[in-house]
Amino acid sequence: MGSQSNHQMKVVTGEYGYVLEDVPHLTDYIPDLPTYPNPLRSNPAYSVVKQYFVDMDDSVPQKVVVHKDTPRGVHFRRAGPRQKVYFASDEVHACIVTCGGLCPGLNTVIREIVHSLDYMYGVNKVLGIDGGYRGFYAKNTITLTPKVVNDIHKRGGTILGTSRGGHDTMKIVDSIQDRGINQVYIIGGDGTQKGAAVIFEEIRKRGLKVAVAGIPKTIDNDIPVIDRSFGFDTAVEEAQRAINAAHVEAESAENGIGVVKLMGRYSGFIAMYATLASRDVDCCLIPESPFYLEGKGGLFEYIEKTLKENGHMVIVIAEGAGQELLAAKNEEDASGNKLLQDVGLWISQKIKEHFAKKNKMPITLKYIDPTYMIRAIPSNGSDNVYCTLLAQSAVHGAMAGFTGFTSGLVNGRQTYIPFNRITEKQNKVVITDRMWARLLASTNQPSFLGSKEDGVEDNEVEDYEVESEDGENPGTLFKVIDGRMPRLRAVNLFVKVYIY
Ligand SMILES: Nc1ncnc2c1ncn2[C@@H]1O[C@H](COP(=O)(O)OP(=O)(O)O)[C@@H](O)[C@H]1O
Ligand SMILES: O=P(O)(O)OC[C@H]1O[C@](O)(COP(=O)(O)O)[C@@H](O)[C@@H]1O
Ligand SMILES: [Mg+2]
Repeated sequence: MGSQSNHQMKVVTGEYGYVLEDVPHLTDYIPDLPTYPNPLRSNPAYSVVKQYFVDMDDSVPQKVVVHKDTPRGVHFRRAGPRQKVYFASDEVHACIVTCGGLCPGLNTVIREIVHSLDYMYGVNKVLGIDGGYRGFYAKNTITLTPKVVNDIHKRGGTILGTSRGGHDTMKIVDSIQDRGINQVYIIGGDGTQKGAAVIFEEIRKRGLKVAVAGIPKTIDNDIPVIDRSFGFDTAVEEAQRAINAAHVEAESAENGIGVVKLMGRYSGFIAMYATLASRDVDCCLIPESPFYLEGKGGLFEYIEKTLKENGHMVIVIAEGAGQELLAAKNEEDASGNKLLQDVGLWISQKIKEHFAKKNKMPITLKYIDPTYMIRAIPSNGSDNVYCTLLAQSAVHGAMAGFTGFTSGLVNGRQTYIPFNRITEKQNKVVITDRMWARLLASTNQPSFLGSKEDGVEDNEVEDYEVESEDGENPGTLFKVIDGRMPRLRAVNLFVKVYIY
């Protein structure tokens, strides 16, 4: 086995192409740390479980679809309790911070970190940082005990408050050092995890015995590597209520159109899954699949056809869809995220104008924007369990001396993932994957891959098989015209094309 470290990446290689993308450990930069037996060994609830402790060599493969000759590929360290811990219970002084936008399940994660630290490891010094990263240096802290957090999972939002911007690495690490904090639990999305990575680097530079653990939060499901993010399931479920309302409204009017906007800044997962779940949706528009309004194969043509055939229709649009068609706002939020135009209002207006023109057909359009209502609810049962596992994994990891990691579910197993794998790119719907093909098949909407201006006719199209960027899910049908790839505009695709 070979081993190599480049600040954030510890790569271990083995036979048959085995690669472990390991996470840092406190002993990487502080040698000779004392260890202690894991207190779980004498915990009555766990002592009955045989092999409860995770073997040091356990790892989880990133890809589970393999071929006969495929190398074993990238693995992540399996999460869970270790026999030895690197903190004595009364030595631990932990803190928890929540950053970025709200997401169902934040309070469950906070609750479960506090409960796991106390009930599993006997740790009772836990601080809540008020209002995101800036709370480290600009606000008072909140004392968190199992009693204080006992019922919070039934509430939406975060009891700690959250914010965007305000990430001042030096001030944050000074505050951690001054307060004697030695375990930092950071709950947040892609921006937050980037912030956690630089906090970790500074802590390592200063040689502090402080474990930094991230818990990935994103309602948009835009974090790569992990199976899905907590709160996503809840969001898809809650979106059904808005879609049902839009459907009822549309069905009850002559040529009724219901438009529902859902969250999804750069990734259209909520819109895609909510559409697939509902079956009442006739068209789903997401940022990854550019669309156009006018002409052959365009949205207006499809709306006209659907209204003629069914008398009503429902359109689901992700907030980041079609932004290239709207006048750019060129404004950013405090974290540097681009502020979006309200595409739901815009598209509703455009549809109304189109059908008012030339007395085409009278329509009744109702626009529903449930985005913040969805984000603010408590998590559902399945997300609650998921949040619990993520929180417990993070605590087990920090107690075992791991640091600079995000806890995440990979192929159904809890793992520790190095920060840079979480922050290097965003998870997006791959429109050449089978899932998007399923959606197109279920709504029957146009793919918007060709346009009238291209002079493309349906009968010029041949079918090819494509493979997505990560090499998974080959087999999606993709259309190529006259040996040319269709115009994909802003889509960033890496496709291999195979001829049948
Ligand atoms: N590249 C970065 N480096 C350091 N901190 C960052 C970075 N990007 C975002 N942050 C900080 O992370 C926090 C949350 O980021 P934001 O993008 O608003 O939400 P999310 O984490 O949900 O994506 C903010 O306090 C922001 O200042
Ligand atoms: O209005 P806000 O609070 O800035 O949040 C809007 C954004 O937050 C989100 O809900 C979540 O984004 P983050 O996870 O990056 O915070 C996006 O879907 C949405 O664009
Ligand atoms: Mg984000």
